[in-house]
Amino acid sequence: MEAYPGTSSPSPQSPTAAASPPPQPQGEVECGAVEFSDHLSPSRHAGPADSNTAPPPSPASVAPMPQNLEGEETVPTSEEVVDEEAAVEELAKEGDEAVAGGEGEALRIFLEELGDQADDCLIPSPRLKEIASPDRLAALQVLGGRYNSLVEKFKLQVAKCVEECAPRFDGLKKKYTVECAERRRLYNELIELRGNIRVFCRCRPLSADEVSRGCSSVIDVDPSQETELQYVPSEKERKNFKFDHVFGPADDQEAVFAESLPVVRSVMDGFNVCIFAYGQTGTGKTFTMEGVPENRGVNYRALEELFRMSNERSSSVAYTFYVSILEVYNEKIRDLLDDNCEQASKRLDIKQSADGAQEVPGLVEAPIYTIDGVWDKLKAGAKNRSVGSTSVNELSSRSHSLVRVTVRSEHLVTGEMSRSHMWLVDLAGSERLAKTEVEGERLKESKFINKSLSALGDVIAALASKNSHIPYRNSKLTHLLQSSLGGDCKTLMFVQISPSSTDSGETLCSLNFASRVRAIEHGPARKQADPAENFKLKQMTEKLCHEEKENVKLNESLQLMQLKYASRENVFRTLQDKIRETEQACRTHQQRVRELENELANEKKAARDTVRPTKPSLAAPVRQRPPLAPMRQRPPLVRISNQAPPPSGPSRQRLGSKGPSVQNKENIPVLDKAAGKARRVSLVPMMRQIPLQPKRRSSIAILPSERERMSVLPEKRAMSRLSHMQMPKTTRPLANFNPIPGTPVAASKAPVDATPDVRGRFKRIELGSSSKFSSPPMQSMWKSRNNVSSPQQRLRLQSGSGNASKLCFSIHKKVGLGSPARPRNSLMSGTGIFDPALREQMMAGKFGNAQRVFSKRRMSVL
Ligand SMILES: Nc1ncnc2c1ncn2[C@@H]1O[C@H](COP(=O)(O)OP(=O)(O)OP(=O)(O)O)[C@@H](O)[C@H]1O
Repeated sequence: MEAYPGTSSPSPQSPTAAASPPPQPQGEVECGAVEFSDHLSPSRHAGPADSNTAPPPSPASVAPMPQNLEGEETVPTSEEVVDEEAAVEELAKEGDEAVAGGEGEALRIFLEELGDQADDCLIPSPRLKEIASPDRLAALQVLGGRYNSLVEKFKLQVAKCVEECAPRFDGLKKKYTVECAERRRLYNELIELRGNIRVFCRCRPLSADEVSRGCSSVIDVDPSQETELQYVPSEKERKNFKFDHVFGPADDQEAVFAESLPVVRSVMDGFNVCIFAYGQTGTGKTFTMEGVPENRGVNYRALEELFRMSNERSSSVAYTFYVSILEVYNEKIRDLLDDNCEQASKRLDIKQSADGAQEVPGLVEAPIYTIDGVWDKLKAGAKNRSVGSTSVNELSSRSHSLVRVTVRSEHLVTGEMSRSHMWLVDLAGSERLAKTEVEGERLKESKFINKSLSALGDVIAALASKNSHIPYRNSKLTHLLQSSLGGDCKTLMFVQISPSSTDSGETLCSLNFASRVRAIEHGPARKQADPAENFKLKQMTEKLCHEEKENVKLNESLQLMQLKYASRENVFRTLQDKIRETEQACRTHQQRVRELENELANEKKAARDTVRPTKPSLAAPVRQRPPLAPMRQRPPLVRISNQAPPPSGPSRQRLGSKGPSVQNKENIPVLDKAAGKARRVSLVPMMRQIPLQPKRRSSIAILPSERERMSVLPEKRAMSRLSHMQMPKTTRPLANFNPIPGTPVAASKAPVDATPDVRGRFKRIELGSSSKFSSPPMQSMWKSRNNVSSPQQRLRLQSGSGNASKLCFSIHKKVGLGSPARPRNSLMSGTGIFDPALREQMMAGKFGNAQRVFSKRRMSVL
């Protein structure tokens, strides 16, 4: 342990300290006595307890390791630690004594200022310079102690932080690694999407036989250049080839499969995948695809990966796998999982399914549940494969072997279903017939092999040149692979080459072919939906098409209806014009009738005037009797009409000029030339013509139907009644008359409305002082008529107020003049109603008659 000078021998000459020890802040009393040492206990220097800071560690845990001469840290033993603690206590004691015997005021003030500072703060006071030499040492010791404790404290905090953050850091690190891998995978997929056919080149090592024969390698593969190889058949000749990846003789099966993994994984995402090995015989196609039990190839590893992924995704997606193994041998398809595949009845053919995919009906689709089951199936298929011995390969494949893995998936959350295929194809080797020295059956096989490989070359060439027609059907092989060689799948081709100089010609051919394949630009791969899903979608599409057709039909009929409607509108407009014209004619006709009536009234008046002077003897009794008020006060008809006022001018002349035509008509008063007066005629039929007009209109299509009108009729009746019965007091009645003297009504001396109540009696209404027949002023009536817009309103007017006026007039006439059956001459001669007895008798019956007539006429009008 290293002791700083002065700590062990505090200055004895410190009068201030001896006389009055400086007030020590709590917990820091001993600071001045602490040596500036690494072994100093920080607990002794701790200031007031700070709840926010970590508890002070024990001296053993916080003290830094002592160092040896070489600067290396040495671990103290437990005995050494005990000794150190004792030494620290001793030093502290000494320090206390030193402070107690302090030398001066400067040190005391310095310590006070230091004590005021926070625990984690260390700012040396400028007063340090003022402290005298022995006290300065003590001050420095105190500072050193504070500094040491702070260092220890921070070290502890850092250690704690590191401890806390370590797991988080590790997690982030792992995540980062996974994300990097994912990013690489996505990048790979992006590349695939840009060009969905990938070509890997694999060069096998020289076989022992080739080495023994002294063959040299014509392939130069640089391990640092993963995508390039050089074909060097001679010193002068050197050709560079580029592929997506190049595997040299040193690359093992694992490395090959690692690069194939992204394509294999795509089948799990619902893409069709095709991996095939192409090359000369004996170059390692079967080795790459099938491998050997101790060094398995792509087929087994791919299925292994599928199972691994299925387990990994089991929480979200349910996968099922099926395997079919078949071969195309001499342009015939054989099911290698069927033990009776040799039978002629087991011949298989290619059919196109509803969704456009190529299917082989009758092909065994074996479900597989474990990876062991996969290996069993692959072995069974390989056992049934046609192999034979050639001069090039002892176990040469004489057929194209195809393993089809069907992956069905159902997403457990979204319910999305898919079905995709992965074809793993080991092609038969291309070979030169002369070189393989085959004959007989082998020769025939070789011809078929070469023919199908040539067809594959044609398909590849057509795809590369983007021909509209791709000759898939030229061979069974290309026909089977149609959906996996087209644009909506991912294709991986292994071009297998031999490095031997003896095979340089075939190697060059294979390399050129592979380069052409690599030049093919596929469109983006498409996810394969489940056929069941496809069927559903198809049905929905058909339904949609059908509905669209219906829609078109409906649209057409709507257009027709619109056309019909337009033509009906035209007809309606024409009919309305006609109605307007007819109305106008009718109005003119009515006007004419009124003129004639006026003339008739004038004629009658003139006739009466002429008759009276000729019978003076009758004048006296007539004067004694009450005058026939209604007769004398009866206004001209024009006043109770709601028609336009007649044109001024001599009506007699017009009547005279139009006499013949008018006389032919019914209800036109005819002048009795012999008597010199007009005969009384009924006006009722003429009035009945007016309500007929709306009936004509009701034949127009847009007016309500007969049933509707019938349903409305009671309302109209009610309205008609209301127009008479509920008329406000301020409104002038459409028709009223003065009561006949002597009747009960006359006693009230008030005008009486012509409308009877429900019992057929006249209803009494206060109508003001008018005592004459009155109708609304002509001008206002005319205006109201012009304001009437609809035929219904006009109908209401005509059948309501107009008819009522006429009806009232008729009643008034009957009441005033007696029964129409009674001859008019009796009145004029003075022997009729001018006789008081007779008149009284008449008055008794007249009112009843009036009631009857009124009811009758009202019914006829309504
Ligand atoms: N990469 C390699 N590493 C070691 N040996 C290999 C490799 N490739 C092929 N071989 C060996 O070469 C021999 C021929 O391989 P393989 O039968 O797979 O060729 P092939 O192309 O399938 O022939 P064929 O077309 O006639 O069927 C085998 O003995 C195989 O073990």
